Order: sequence, then structure tokens, then C-alpha cells
Amino acid sequence: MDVTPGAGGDRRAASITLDGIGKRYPDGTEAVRELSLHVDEGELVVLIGPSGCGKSTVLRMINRLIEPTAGRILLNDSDVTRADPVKLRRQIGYVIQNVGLFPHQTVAANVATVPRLLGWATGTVKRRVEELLELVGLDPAQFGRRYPHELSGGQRQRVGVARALAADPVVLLMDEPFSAVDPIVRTRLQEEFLRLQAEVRKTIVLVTHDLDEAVRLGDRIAVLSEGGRLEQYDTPATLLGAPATGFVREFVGADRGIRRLAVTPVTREVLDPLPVDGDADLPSLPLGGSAYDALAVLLTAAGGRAVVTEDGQPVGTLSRERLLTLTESAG
Ligand SMILES: Nc1ncnc2c1ncn2[C@@H]1O[C@H](COP(=O)(O)OP(=O)(O)OP(=O)(O)O)[C@@H](O)[C@H]1O
Repeated sequence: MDVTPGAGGDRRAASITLDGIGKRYPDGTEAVRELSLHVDEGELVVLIGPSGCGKSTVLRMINRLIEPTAGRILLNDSDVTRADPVKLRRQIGYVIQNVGLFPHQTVAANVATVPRLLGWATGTVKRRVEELLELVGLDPAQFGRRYPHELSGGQRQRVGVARALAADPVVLLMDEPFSAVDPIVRTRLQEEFLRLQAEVRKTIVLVTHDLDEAVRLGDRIAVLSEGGRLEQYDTPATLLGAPATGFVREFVGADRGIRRLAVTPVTREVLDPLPVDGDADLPSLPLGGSAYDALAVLLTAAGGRAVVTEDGQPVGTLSRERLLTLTESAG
């Protein structure tokens, strides 16, 4: 089964539709009751919610590591609920917290796992491995021959991502992919990952506990409560600005205003005119940059004002007071 007619390159991706999926374990636990969710092709959706709400169960139903007991899953228009799970998994990349690299195989062999299972020619596999390692920022000559224990946690995580992308999957599933590394490495990996995603544009479902990660990475965020109940499914800005339920409001917390600044751009509407006498001492900020970065500048700027520029040209000034209206307007 091939769910996408070969679009070629690293641009293959499929939409995902969860149609009333549920999972009742043999002991009667209803991990997920009835969840419907659509993920567009090339979109990065984050599943977030308290421990035990069913996030991992949802993710693992998509690649059939866990069999749903109700509902259907569509990749593009094909129902994969009854497809061969082994073939299905070869089209779906899967990255987990501690990566799960094979310890006795080199980095290159780890990345080559699925292409080899698919019977690709040796030369093709070798080229693909080199391409992938470069894509995730690891020099193939230096790292290809190493074993997983000879890498840092962040490097292992990158190998995990390279391995998941190796056979050009249509979907990438990621379960707490960055949580095993320290916060500084995590932020760097997240940034690199966003750059990678801009290049490969896979359809990604990512599970996390970390709201900041969800806000940073997600095109949309699905907040789940117990039993896989969908509380809200929205862009980060809307989720933080307009929580749909009391549960979401509590989940995103009292500091949602600050978080929201990170996903709110500085727009022309909040600018004041440029000073007539031209105030050379004001710091400058780019139009369209994040309100969070703008606030960081304005907090230390004398007079609490900065010049806003577009393509290097000043287009107005911004004050702390006006900046804060950005967070109030959509709240
Ligand atoms: N094999 C199983 N048998 C019975 N119940 C299970 C089984 N696996 C998971 N569960 C239950 O299903 C529910 C959802 O588990 P799941 O791992 O999907 O949650 P989660 O949101 O990913 O949690 P966490 O954030 O803690 O990883 C939990 O109540 C869990 O105890």
C-alpha cells in the first residue's frame, strides 16, 4: 500500500484523519474514548495534556503499534485501520524519547534500517544515509561509523530523527522527542528541527508535556483531557489568547500572557509615528518580530521605546504600553 502517489524527493506527506478512534484495553481501561482530529498535509500538530490522558495511545494507534478498538484512521483518503501494520509502519517515521537506536549498530546502519528492509540498492542506501546525516547536522564521515554510546544525547536524538526520515515517510510521529536532553540542548534541537521541517514539510504529530515546546513547534495544538477528550484544537496564539474551556485555561496557566507574546508578531497597528527630531539613541526592532523579543528590548530601553524597522528602514516607534495592547486585544 502506498498512500501517496510518488511526489518525489523529501516532499511526500499525507494528511491524517482520526475518525472517532477509541482504545479500550483488555482490563477495561478506556484510554481514548472517541477522538476525531484532522491534520493537514505538511502540518505539525502537537498533542498535549496531563499524564495518562491518552496522548501516547493516540500516537501509537496512528502507526498501529496499538490497535484501535473503535473508529477509523485515514492517511489521505485511504483507511489504514485494516492495512498491514508492518507495511504501514515503513511509511511512518517514529521518534521516541530515548531514541531506541540499536546499540550494536553504527549510526549509518541505524539510519539505514528501513531503506534496507525496503530492499533499496546498497549504493542508494549509502547516499540516502549521508544525505540524512547532513540534513540533521551530523558530518557523515565523522559520525557514520560511531556507535550510539559514542554520541551525546542531542546527537543521538538527531540520529533518531534521521532514521525516522530515512525512507521518506509520509508521516512522522514523535513521542516526547526532546525531553531526554537538557533545556539548552532542547531549545537548540527544537530550532534545528523547525528548520528541518521547513525543508521536508512532513505531516508530524508530536506528543509533549512541555507547553513552551508545544507553542514553539506546533502549527496547531490539540489539548487533551482524560480519555483522550479533545478540549481545544487551535493555533498556539488562539489557544493562549482564547482558551476554549476552563480545563484549557487552567492547563495553559496564569503566565499564558507571557507565552503568547512569543507567538504574537509586532504589527503596524501598534506603532506610533517616528519622532520628528529623529531620536538616534533608540534601540531598533524588526516589524513582524515576536512581541516577546520586543518586550525584552523595551524593558531595558531608556524611555521604554524602540524604533521599528522594515527592510532596515524605520517605519515607526513602539512603546511598552502599546506593545502590551497586543496581548490584550485577542485575549
Ligand atoms: N496496556 C495497558 N493496559 C491498560 N491500561 C493501559 C495500558 N497502556 C496504557 N494504559 C492506560 O491508558 C491511559 C492512557 O495512557 P497513555 O500512555 O496513552 O497516556 P499519556 O497521556 O501518553 O501519559 P504520559 O503523559 O504519562 O506518558 C492511562 O490511564 C494508562 O494507564
